[in-house]
Amino acid sequence: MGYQAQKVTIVGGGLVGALNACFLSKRGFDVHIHELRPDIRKQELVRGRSINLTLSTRGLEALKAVGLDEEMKQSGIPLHSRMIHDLDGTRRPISYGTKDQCIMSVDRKYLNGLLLTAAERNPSVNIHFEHKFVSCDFQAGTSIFKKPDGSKVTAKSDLIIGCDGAYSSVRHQIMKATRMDFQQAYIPHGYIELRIPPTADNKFAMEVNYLHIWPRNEFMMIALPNVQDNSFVLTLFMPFEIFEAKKTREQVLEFFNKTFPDSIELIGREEIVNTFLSLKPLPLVTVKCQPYHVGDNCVIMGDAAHAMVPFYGQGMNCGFEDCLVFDQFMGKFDNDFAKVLPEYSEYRNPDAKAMCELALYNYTEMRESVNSKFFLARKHFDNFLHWLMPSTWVPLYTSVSFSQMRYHKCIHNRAWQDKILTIVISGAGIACGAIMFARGFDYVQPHFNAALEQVSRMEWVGELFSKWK
Ligand SMILES: Cc1cc2nc3c(=O)[nH]c(=O)nc-3n(C[C@H](O)[C@H](O)[C@H](O)COP(=O)(O)OP(=O)(O)OC[C@H]3O[C@@H](n4cnc5c(N)ncnc54)[C@H](O)[C@@H]3O)c2cc1C
Ligand SMILES: COc1ccc2c(c1)CN(c1nc(C(=O)N(C)c3cc(Cl)c(F)cc3C(=O)O)c(Cl)s1)C2
Repeated sequence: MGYQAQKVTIVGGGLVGALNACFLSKRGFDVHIHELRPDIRKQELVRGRSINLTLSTRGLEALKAVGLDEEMKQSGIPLHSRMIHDLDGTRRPISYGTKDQCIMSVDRKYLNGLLLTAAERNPSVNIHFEHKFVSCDFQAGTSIFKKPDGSKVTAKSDLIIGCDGAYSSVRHQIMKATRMDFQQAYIPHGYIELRIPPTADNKFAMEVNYLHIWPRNEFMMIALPNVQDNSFVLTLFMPFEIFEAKKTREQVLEFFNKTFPDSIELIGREEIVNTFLSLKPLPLVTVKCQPYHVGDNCVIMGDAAHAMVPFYGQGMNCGFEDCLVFDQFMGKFDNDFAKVLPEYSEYRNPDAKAMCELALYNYTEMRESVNSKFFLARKHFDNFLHWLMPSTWVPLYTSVSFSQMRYHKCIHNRAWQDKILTIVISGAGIACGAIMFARGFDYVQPHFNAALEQVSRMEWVGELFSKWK
């Protein structure tokens, strides 16, 4: 009998499952993707997950490894800066870094379709849509799928990879077969998505190459440009009980008038009211677990292994990096699953957990301390120190989004930065205290506000930094 390629079953044809199929078919495996939903390439809007996503260095490097980075760049929009929207309507840009340091705004549906089509280019990839994974037998290496008509299909393979998202059924099976530690936690915030349509002459209604942010402490809204139709997709994050308290048209419009006044004309009153009153806010969950594998024939990746809140824009980038790291271990151990699976699980776990924690840390930071002034001040301060000491002071967001530094090392990097910032800020606090003691609070307060205003207006640093880098 001729050489029989080993068979891999991938459960889930989302972003990570589809990219995994590209990596594994490149290694000569016979790959079968079983996806719960119908073919996304034939669907209209897919509700239930963010419409736009940001792709940064980690994700791009994984796409590059399978030759898809250029094709992806064609259909994404480069974002060189954030645009902060103040309550008074002032907008302030803060650069992400040097000219070549940018993130990409990509359309989820388009990216998923591109990855599925790229996987299918390899004849050894078969995609079975509307196949719901229900259980598997690790001893026999078989997985059972249910079809819409209720019939069942059994797939036998040498490796099962669970890429079935945050509520993974494959993870559930692993939990019953091995001592897997598992944690799941929701945050009190939910999100809804709104849309800023193109102008009458089909142009973008705001500056295009920016991640637009309306930081309002308890709430936050962000907007990403969508190249598919020159629109912006807005994601509004807010506590569920505040969503639930907005029951009438007047309450919704009053809220937007008070919190995001400059967005009303851009989105349109009807769109705001109809979206707010018709859609339920969606939840945001963190999932951590360990190990990611069982035996030598089953492993989970992407959100199935580590779902995170989106406050760093890293979930998909982390899942794409999972595929790259797994492929590196496959190369190191010559496709020997018995070695690859435990090594991958042990190596990747601390990094994925670190990213889940970083995203949650940023959610807290954004929520508690961040309104426009503090957000601006911190980012300009970070950019200035990075410009001054490029290899010593690497802002946290730079190490996360613009490097392939292991995520757990980014946390060490943040810890000593926070120590430095605490010293600087408490030093300023002591100075203010001394002046207040000598000259009284009324003397210090306007000076403190003016100083904060100046730091938050440090565009000149941003300009200097971007010119000189
Ligand atoms: C509001 C929001 C904003 C975000 N923004 C960003 C961002 O800017 N950048 C970023 O990198 N990440 C972002 N993310 C995270 C990103 O969406 C996820 O990390 C990414 O989708 C994970 O991909 P995945 O393939 O692991 O899981 P999923 O995308 O959830 O795909 C899982 C697939 O498995 C299928 N499936 C599920 N159960 C079964 C079953 N039983 N049988 C068969 N198939 C099954 C599903 O149908 C789906 O197709 C954001 C997330 C949210 C919620
Ligand atoms: C589709 O829904 C979503 C929802 C949230 C995000 C994204 C897409 C993409 N996100 C990115 N975040 C960073 C980042 O590093 N930080 C610290 C930031 C974190 C927040 Cl919350 C923010 F608003 C700005 C920045 C910023 O720095 O611009 C990037 Cl870099 S991209 C967050």
